[in-house]
Amino acid sequence: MSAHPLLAIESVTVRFGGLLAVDDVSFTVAEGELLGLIGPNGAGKTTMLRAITGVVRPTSGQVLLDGKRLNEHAINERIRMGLALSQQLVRPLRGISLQDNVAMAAASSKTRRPLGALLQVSDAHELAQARQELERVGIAHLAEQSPATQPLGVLKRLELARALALKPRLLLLDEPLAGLNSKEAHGLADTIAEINAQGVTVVLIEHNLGEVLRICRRLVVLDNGRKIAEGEPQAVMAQPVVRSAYLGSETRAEEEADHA
Ligand SMILES: Nc1ncnc2c1ncn2[C@@H]1O[C@H](COP(=O)(O)OP(=O)(O)OP(=O)(O)O)[C@@H](O)[C@H]1O
Repeated sequence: MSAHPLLAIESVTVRFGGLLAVDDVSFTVAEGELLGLIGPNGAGKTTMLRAITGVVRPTSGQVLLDGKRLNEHAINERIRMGLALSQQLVRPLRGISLQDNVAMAAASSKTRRPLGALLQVSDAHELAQARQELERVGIAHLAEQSPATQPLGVLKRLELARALALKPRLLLLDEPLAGLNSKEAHGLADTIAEINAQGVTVVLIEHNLGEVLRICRRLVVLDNGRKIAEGEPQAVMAQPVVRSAYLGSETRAEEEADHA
């Protein structure tokens, strides 16, 4: 095992004009972990994830993957180094099958040219890998179907299979359970835990705290851009600073509703 944590966030700050979206945040993720990154709305979670993938550039601080500084690397280079991001919005290509969507993701990790990836879809190796990833996320029986006819629960699993097709060392999940009913959310959370148990390190942003507490071994909590707590889930949720961050956001939401 490497001497470095798989991911190290060191004093990362992200400013958007006058707004401090992420304020001097540091934490590490060890190889094999399933870490929950939580916090109320606007806490800076998605911005933190985007700073890791390279979609936004930190104003200061650094992001290290296995000890290598990522700041100067473009997004596609970071993917080749082992990062994959699965986003809240699911946007598969609707004109091709689920399996081809995953095969295209597998092909895209090997080329800088998205059109080249399209042409490579028929590669037998990538199609076989796509089938395996669909099996891993429990939708192999739908491999030949079009995404256009599938419910959100299936599309979320497809999105996960596409991220896995990049063979990531670190999988970043941004609200994978959003929009699912409780049974679907429970099932997808189980799948995420299984993928982690198979050796993929996961950082999970999620508002469904019940599922987060069920599957994560460690939490990092952000509020107003700052890290306010970190550690074992039950102990973290018992901290007054965490409770008041969540209660404060509920109170704000109620006030907004009252004024609406
Ligand atoms: N591209 C951007 N330009 C300007 N401000 C931004 C941008 N992206 C995010 N912000 C602001 O940064 C702050 C943190 O937003 P972010 O989306 O990271 O929070 P979050 O914790 O992911 O919230 P949520 O749980 O609601 O998705 C918010 O005040 C948001 O409005």
